[in-house]
Amino acid sequence: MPLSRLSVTAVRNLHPVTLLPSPRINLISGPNGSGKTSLLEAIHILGLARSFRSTRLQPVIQYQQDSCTVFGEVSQVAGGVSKIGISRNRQADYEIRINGQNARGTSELADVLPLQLINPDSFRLLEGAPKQRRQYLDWGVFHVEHRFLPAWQRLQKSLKQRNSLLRRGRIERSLLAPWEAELVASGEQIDAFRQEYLQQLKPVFESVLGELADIDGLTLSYFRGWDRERGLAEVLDSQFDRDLALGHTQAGPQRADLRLRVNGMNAAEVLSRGQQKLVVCAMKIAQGRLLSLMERQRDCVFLVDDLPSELDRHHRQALCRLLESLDCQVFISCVDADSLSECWQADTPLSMFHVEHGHIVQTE
Ligand SMILES: Nc1ncnc2c1ncn2[C@@H]1O[C@H](COP(=O)(O)OP(=O)(O)OP(=O)(O)O)[C@@H](O)[C@H]1O
Repeated sequence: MPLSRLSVTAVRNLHPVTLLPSPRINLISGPNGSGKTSLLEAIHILGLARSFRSTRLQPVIQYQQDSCTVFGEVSQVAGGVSKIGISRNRQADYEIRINGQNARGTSELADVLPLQLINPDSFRLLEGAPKQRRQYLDWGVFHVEHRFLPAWQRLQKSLKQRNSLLRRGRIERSLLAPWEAELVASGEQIDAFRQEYLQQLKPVFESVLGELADIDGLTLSYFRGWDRERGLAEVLDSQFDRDLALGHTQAGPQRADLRLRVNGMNAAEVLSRGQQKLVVCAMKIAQGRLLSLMERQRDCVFLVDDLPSELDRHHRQALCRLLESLDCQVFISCVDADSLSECWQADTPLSMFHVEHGHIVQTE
């Protein structure tokens, strides 16, 4: 599902541009501050309606401009092209159009243009809060299980209602019953989806990691958010007094986590920065590989910001080989194109773009 055409207007320092990227490898080079990350950011906005650099889109809009726009054409597996347009102005008004229609939500965008981002912040996947790892896991579940999104929406609603009743204090237990029933049903469904997905992901992850790095004793395991031996209904019941005292629900799939350990120790505390980067790359590449192996055979687009940093030549080449083997579209930014130019097979379609003061020029 490559992006066959991309137009960007008033995003950060970028001059208005239309690009026809390669369906495979796209190298974006240029000096610091030239606009390489901004280009990746524009593609990210197209797939998710948000930036990966700031929680708000306001800072992305070019100084002195009132709005920014990103437009893209995405070739679909079934044939045909999906046209996506996103614009956002300083009054925080959004417009998301897919094939000329207003999109129902950002999940529709994610479905048309599945994206995987690998950037320096991706380290947080190992060292950061469980929320990041849940988001990682749910990205995969969302793309392979169409019943996940409605279940997740039901979970959010029932949790919100239960928590708001808990915060009132001294409440009738019966008031919670309908929300708890909904929470248990959707929560157990989500847990089953996550477990099933992880079972498929694990061997792919292990094989990708084996191709990328030599890290012995690394294990990936799943904590579902409540006691493995007991049903969620029983756990909610037994923890009710504590939930009431704290004013929120402690157990449930909203507490799920992935645990990465090396010989029993937290991977973030024992691996080097470079090794952590390789593990995170393996996790993301494994998701992309699994997605294309699944029934619907969908490919995601990889955005890799500043690939060479912290990786030696050998690992850089191994990572490029893996990205190349995916048959996906990849956008990679780097300061110096020479650092990556020898990493590709001669017959892999490769386009090179050079960015200078916000001007993007295709050089190959
Ligand atoms: N809203 C904005 N309008 C105009 N320019 C902006 C805006 N926000 C940031 N900039 C500028 O855009 C430039 C491009 O930044 P970007 O992060 O894309 O560069 P880069 O090529 O990825 O750099 P590096 O190699 O240092 O990571 C920076 O000089 C930044 O100051």
